[in-house]
Amino acid sequence: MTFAVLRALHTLLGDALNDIEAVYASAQPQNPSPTHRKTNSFSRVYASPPPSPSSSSTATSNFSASGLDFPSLDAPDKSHRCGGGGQMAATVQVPFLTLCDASMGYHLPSCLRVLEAAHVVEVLRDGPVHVKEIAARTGIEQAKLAHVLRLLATHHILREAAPDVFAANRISSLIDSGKPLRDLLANPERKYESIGDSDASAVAAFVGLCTDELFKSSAYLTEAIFPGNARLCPASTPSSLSAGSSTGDSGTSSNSLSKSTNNAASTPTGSDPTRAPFNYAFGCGGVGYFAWLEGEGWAEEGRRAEDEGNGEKSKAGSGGGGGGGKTPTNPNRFRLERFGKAMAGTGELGGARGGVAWCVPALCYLFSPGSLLFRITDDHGIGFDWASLPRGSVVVDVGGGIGSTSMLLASAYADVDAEGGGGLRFVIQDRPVVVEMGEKAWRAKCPELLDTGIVRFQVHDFFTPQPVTDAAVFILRVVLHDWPDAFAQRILLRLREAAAPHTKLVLADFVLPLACVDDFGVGEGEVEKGGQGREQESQVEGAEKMLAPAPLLANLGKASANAYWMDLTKLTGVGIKMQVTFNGQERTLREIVALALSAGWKVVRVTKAPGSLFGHIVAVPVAVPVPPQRRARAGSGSAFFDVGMSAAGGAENAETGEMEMVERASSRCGTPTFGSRVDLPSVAEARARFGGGIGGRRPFATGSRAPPPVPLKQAPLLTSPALRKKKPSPLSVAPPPLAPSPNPSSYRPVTSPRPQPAQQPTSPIARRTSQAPLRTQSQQQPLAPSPVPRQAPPPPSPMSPRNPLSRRSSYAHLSQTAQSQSQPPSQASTPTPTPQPHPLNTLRHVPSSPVLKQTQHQHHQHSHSQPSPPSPVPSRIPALTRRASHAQLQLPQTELRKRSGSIITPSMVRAAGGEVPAAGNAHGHGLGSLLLPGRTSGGALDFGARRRRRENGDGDSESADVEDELVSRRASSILPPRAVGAGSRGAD
Ligand SMILES: C[S@@+](CC[C@H](N)C(=O)[O-])C[C@H]1O[C@@H](n2cnc3c(N)ncnc32)[C@H](O)[C@@H]1O
Repeated sequence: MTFAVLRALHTLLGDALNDIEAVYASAQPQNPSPTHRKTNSFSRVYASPPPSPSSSSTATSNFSASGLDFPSLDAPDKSHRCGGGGQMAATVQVPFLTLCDASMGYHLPSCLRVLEAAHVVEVLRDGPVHVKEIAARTGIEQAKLAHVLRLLATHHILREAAPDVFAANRISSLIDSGKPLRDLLANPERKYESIGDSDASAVAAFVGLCTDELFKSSAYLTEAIFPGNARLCPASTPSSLSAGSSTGDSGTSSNSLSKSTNNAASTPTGSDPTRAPFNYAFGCGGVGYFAWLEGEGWAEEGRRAEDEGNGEKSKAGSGGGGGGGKTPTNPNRFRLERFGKAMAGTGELGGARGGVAWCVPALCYLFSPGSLLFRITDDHGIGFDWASLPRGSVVVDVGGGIGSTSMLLASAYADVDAEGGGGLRFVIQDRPVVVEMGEKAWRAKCPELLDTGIVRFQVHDFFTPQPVTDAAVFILRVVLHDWPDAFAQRILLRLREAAAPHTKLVLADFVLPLACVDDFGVGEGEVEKGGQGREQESQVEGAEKMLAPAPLLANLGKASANAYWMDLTKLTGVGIKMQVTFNGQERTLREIVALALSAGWKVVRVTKAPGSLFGHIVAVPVAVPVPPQRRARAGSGSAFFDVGMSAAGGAENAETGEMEMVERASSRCGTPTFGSRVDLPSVAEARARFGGGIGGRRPFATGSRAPPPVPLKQAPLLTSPALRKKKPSPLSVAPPPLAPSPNPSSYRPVTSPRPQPAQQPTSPIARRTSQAPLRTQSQQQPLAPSPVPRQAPPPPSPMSPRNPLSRRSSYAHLSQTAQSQSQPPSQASTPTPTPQPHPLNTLRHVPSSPVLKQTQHQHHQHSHSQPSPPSPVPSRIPALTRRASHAQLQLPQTELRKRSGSIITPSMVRAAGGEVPAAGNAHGHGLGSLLLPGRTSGGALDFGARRRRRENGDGDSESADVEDELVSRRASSILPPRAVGAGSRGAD
């Protein structure tokens, strides 16, 4: 059997190789057009597989010689190849060695971090270099460095060209910041600064982010994952923050954090964004990652470091501070800057650089807003049939960022030239500062759309009642995955409240496939109908049983790994959109369907491109399941209950605490745009990126190609003569020819790292629109009154270029961290002299050097052992603790999560009187019965159920107590005894 599987995999790989060769051969244009050049350079950098280990030439010369890389993103069977390769390796490898790979893989990010932090790739820029020379230039001990680099070479990230001689390849060369090594050594804190338009250092920033905060946070998943552990998360006192480890001092802080600690103890677990693995790793419970990046809890430490500096205070130029120590410095600023660069450069999936980092290339391609433009009638059935909407229909882009998606949709479906207006109209809703940025971006690129009222920005908090009640479509693009189920459900409920019968909901998010064949939604089977016979299972059009046939894993295994990496990154509490994503998640189709249904939306269709995990999910309004107790409160026949999001929620509202918690984690007024694009795609860019479309189609009508037929069912809405005035649509201007991309694989000497002066816009669109008269928002015709008042613009972001990095503050923070880790908590806040830098670092101030130094320092101090991060394996394990821990592990986790209300399961929907079209265990018709009167069970929204049950002293309290006991006992196995409190009982 194993051989049959191996042979099948072998055949798959062989076939894939044939396809690759064919595509490769046919893709060699004699005189490549600008578009070709663009496409090829795109794939050349980002679609590259690891170089052949047997290749003797350097990666870069490979490129230059052929002018082509492996196939572009739409090459067939790419994922089969990756999936097949991974599966074959797992099949043939000795199981224990596979376990070793998985268990000790942590060394890979560790070594990668050294590579990036010490600028090794820049050292290797001009060709292979002996490790002796690399060590001399980076200040790392040669023997250690050789081992680090060899591990990377073993994983195809570097190449050992000769004994102890290392070379970069196509993978590691992505980490090249593009800056001269001497500049990096002199000003390491400027590594991630853009040079002109170039985001060359984005991948370096991404690697730094992943191998530092994300990597460390991931190590604490176990500590944070058990329900009830939130109370054990070390609180963020200044000392614990600087220690970067657990002090176990929970709930004692007198600042606002103590409130959060109390909340954490009483709110459903698993959804606290400030008790995520990140908080365990850095000992800062109660502070969101984003707040931590911005320096929350660091003020005192930073100021002290500043005061204890060597008189350079006034020179520090600390941006956030620097004013003679009056304004606190943010010692985490280096990380903050790095995060911003990593997001801006790689987070904009499908961006000019291809969104290299977050996903497999095919995934990125379809993750882009452009994929929404594919109509359902297109071959691949991607997106939504926008052309079927009546003219003048309103599309609401909820949490729409600066409107990238609407921009592309408007490119295709708004008609600024039509007599009396026409096409679709758009409302882009987001938080105040994002709306402000969006308006600016649109003003610069296509003011006509704002001036005509075809596109309108609106400040709106999606947890408050939705002001647009006549929407044809609500789009939520990559929004829901930022939020735990309970919050995602509330967002959907607000939309459901405002939906008309014809309103559609379009969700654009990853749809995580199961790792097995999944019949869910395919509508092939019959399901039991509540003891009344059987009925055909409800269907979700487009639901797939699997991504690949056997013997490949149904979800393509390793080829799909990036979506699962992203999912777990969110769980660690330092997810991609960190201001909100703590404990957010990607979802499976089952989870999406159940979530939507719990808020009165029935999913009818999911569309994905072949090989992509990014889906567009279309849902229609159905009745909302109402928990009986809430129905009574809503009164007067309202179909909607109080979802608890209004300020008037009051003390009776079980979710108030949760919202405060999320507020603390998410409302970072100065910088709420993380995770959102901060630049608007131009039409030219959209065409360049999506012009070929999937399968060679143009995604939207341009030039001679007529727009898709639009049924005119509604009178034109735009009647103002001014609006009728004919003018060339900004969207009908031909795109400027694309400049040929330089070969990104070859190293280009960068003569100056200084940002170039801003260029005058050169595209016809940009030239024209930049001179267009500005109109204020108030001059525009509102579509609907917004209940959300426009707020004052926030203070300048610390991410702003006006806030240059303070190299010293970053250094100070890291040194402080090392110090504090080596001190007992009682001494940690005592001012201590700044430690002497490592001799090798004195000249360079490599941003990571202090980290390296810190590591050495820590290592050195280790024998004077001080509170260490909570370890799942305490040095002294009492017998009972071990037993309790074991018992806890046997408790069904799904049951605990259900009780805590942190997830919505199909059974919860059913308990609320709803029906879940789940394969094999539910029936999918008759959704009108969701509002059945007289049902007494709890519901999907009963977030505070467990607490109330306990308060009422009903039967469940016993199991809740058991759970608490188990949690306490488990605590003693993962935290130092003095930190555990009640948990120490387990040590009797
Ligand atoms: C990941 S971005 C997605 C942006 C956009 N939909 C896109 O596809 O590019 C999430 C957006 O949600 C916005 N957001 C977060 N909390 C919000 C709230 N309470 N109300 C409205 N928008 C919010 C953020 O500002 C951000 O722009």
